[in-house]
Amino acid sequence: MKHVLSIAGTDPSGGAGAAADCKTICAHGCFALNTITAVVAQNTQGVREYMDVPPSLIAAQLDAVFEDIPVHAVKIGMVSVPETIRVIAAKIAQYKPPFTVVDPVMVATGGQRLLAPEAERVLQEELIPGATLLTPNIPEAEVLVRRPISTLDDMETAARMIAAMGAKAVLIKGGHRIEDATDILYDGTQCHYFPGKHIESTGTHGTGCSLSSAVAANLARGLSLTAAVKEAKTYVFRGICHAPAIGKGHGPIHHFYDLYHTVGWE
Ligand SMILES: Nc1ncnc2c1ncn2[C@@H]1O[C@H](COP(=O)(O)OP(=O)(O)OP(=O)(O)O)[C@@H](O)[C@H]1O
Ligand SMILES: Cc1ncc(COP(=O)(O)O)c(N)n1
Repeated sequence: MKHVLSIAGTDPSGGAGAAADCKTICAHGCFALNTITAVVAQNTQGVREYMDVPPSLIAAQLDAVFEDIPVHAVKIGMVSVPETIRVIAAKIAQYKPPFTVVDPVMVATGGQRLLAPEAERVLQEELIPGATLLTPNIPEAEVLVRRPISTLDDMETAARMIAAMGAKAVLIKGGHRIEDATDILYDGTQCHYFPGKHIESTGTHGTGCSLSSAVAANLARGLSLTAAVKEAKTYVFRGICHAPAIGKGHGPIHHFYDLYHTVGWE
């Protein structure tokens, strides 16, 4: 069994962050490991407040995992402040997991910032270089490239610009488009399109967290980057289609716990 480590903030309502990551990783037949970066009071209606875990405690969590268990892939989500980013970057450089998928979480669905403005540059300089895959949504990609993105051509250009910042590959997610939900992957050589129908739904809380965790699990399982992304997108699409009506706001997607048994994944 492959072991996939989620480095993320919490969501007590179970839709995003570490909870979404764990559910996704388990549904892919992998063993889920955790390191918490921030304790977040949030639900389907939004983020109320949060407290960052001290960097020394993030380092201690990472040491505890890496010194004990082989880690086959890492997914990094909410990192909020420069000190959090620096300690994670240092530990990734120290332990060198085979795959690192970075979801540059900046703003929650409800509009609350989860990344301090002063942390944007540090994320760009310290976490993007060396990432196997960076998975910004359109607003996050706009912040990184400092220009508006409205067409598929703009998404392609942005993906190439972000790759030039040091990520081996970049997936720009199209969930914020209304025309369709096409995602574009730049693998360092060429762009691949992952077309998708836009579903009108409130069950989209944690789609980005689930997508990046699914890609990390798929890479750990031995899939190629394009196959890992394709399967992950299908997983999230189906999760939105079958989203349970939980909570009064943007509810979680469905997680397919029987997937491993159904398709007989290793
Ligand atoms: N309404 C939707 N219909 C179809 N696919 C969607 C929809 N919303 C998101 N997706 C898909 O879900 C994945 C995550 O994309 P999205 O752009 O929502 O990321 P995100 O904004 O980082 O997610 P999060 O809500 O966790 O912040 C992508 O593959 C995207 O195409
Ligand atoms: C801990 C944590 N990580 C990520 C998100 C982004 O997810 P969303 O945009 O769906 O709110 C979140 N709300 N909370």
